[in-house]
Amino acid sequence: MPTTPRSPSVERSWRIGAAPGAVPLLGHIPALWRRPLEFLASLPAHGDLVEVRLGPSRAYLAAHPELVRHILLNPRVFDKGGIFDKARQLLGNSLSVSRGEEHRFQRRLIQPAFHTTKIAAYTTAVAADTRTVIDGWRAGEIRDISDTMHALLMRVAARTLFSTGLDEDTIEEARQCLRTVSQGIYRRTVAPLGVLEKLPTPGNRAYDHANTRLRQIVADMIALRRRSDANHGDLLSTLLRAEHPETGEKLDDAQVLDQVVTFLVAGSETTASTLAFVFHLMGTLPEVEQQVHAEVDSALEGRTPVSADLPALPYIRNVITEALRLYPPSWMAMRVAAEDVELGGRTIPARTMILYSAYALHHNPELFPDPETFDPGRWEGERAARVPRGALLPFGAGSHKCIGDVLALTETALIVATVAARWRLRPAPGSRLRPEPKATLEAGPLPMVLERR
Ligand code: HEM
Repeated sequence: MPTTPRSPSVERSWRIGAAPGAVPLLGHIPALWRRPLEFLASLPAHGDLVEVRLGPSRAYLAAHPELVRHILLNPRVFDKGGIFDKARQLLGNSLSVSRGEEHRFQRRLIQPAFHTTKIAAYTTAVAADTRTVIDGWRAGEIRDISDTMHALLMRVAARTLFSTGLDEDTIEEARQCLRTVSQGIYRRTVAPLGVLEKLPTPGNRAYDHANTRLRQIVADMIALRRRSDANHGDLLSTLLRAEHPETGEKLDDAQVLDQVVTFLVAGSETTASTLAFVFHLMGTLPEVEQQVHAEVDSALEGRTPVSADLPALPYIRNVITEALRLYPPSWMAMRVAAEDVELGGRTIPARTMILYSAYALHHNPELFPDPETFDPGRWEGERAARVPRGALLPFGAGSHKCIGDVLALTETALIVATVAARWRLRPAPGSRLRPEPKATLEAGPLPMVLERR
């Protein structure tokens, strides 16, 4: 019989606390609803494990990195819970929503598709695609960088997945569908009731239409590929050929469809938001921008970058890491205790909800001194070595850790380098960053003035 893991370093004494400010009946729901980022960031000051009241239920936020790691490294006991059963109805039985043996099986089959050498091949055209977009920019023009990065990312995602298979109009259509589907999935997974989404409201009809159309676009691409045997060297070709290393099993078309839709949902907005935050931060911090420009100019000397250039762009890597720290797209997540379990010295009853938040970790002054300051130098040498284990968590940890992390970091670095080689972006007068915590942490509208370098 499997034993229940004990939480780390049992000898150490954990600080157990309770979040202040619970209101009658609702507890902390209003705080979490109205000002989620501020509320979450305030909790580590109250303990390593902090009790939060969600209506009549008692939940806990794991605020200490070691407790978060313990949760993520023990997925059998700290289960993904009911939210993920619901997400499964929407995303199919793909990597992000499967569990246990099924998840292990899928991950072993799919992981090689994200090997570094494969990523180098998928991303050969990222800089060229970025050039195509920025060559259409005009000096003095104002563009919403969030929207621009979203559109660019969809183009890049289409290229990574399907190489040259999708035309411009279909890419734009897929982008609109993806946005509706992502928002719909979020609303449906957090909604307590399952009936509202079945009503024939305009919003539900738009979701159903977008979902059907997105899946159709991907299904057409799969059918097209099945008709010829050519290997296009993209993610779709790799998935269609992937074999389990022990059993030799392959994914059938329905499984490939679910995985590809999941990659689009999990990978597009997260990466696009990261880029929007990076460009906004560079635009407001001239000393950071100058260092990025100097690095790009000396490493590339006007060449279009490929992934092999990234080791020569360490400052850009640090800028991206620091943006992911300050504004982690995956800002809060949860698990559910599958049985009575000990955590931080406290016994947590089965079915208790356990929250963890990359945003709360990343804004904790005990883990990151002066946490509100954007400081890419944190990720250099000695200073980087002093960051406590598990304190930086943009891609999660354990068996469900983001499978697309290297791909996302490669794409973002290539896009930042390509844009920064030619353009300087300044926040438009009066614009202000207002991060929007939705399914992912979005940058919101960010109008920026384009200046040619
Ligand atoms: C900056 C960009 C990205 C961020 C911040 C991000 C973040 C995350 C996080 C935090 C998780 C773990 C969720 C959990 O433990 O429940 C995750 C999982 C996942 N991500 Fe990403 N992600 C990004 C880009 C991508 C890309 C580009 C892809 C694919 C092309 C992708 C595909 C996935 C998949 C399939 C999972 C589920 C993995 C599993 O459960 O085994 N992500 N991501």
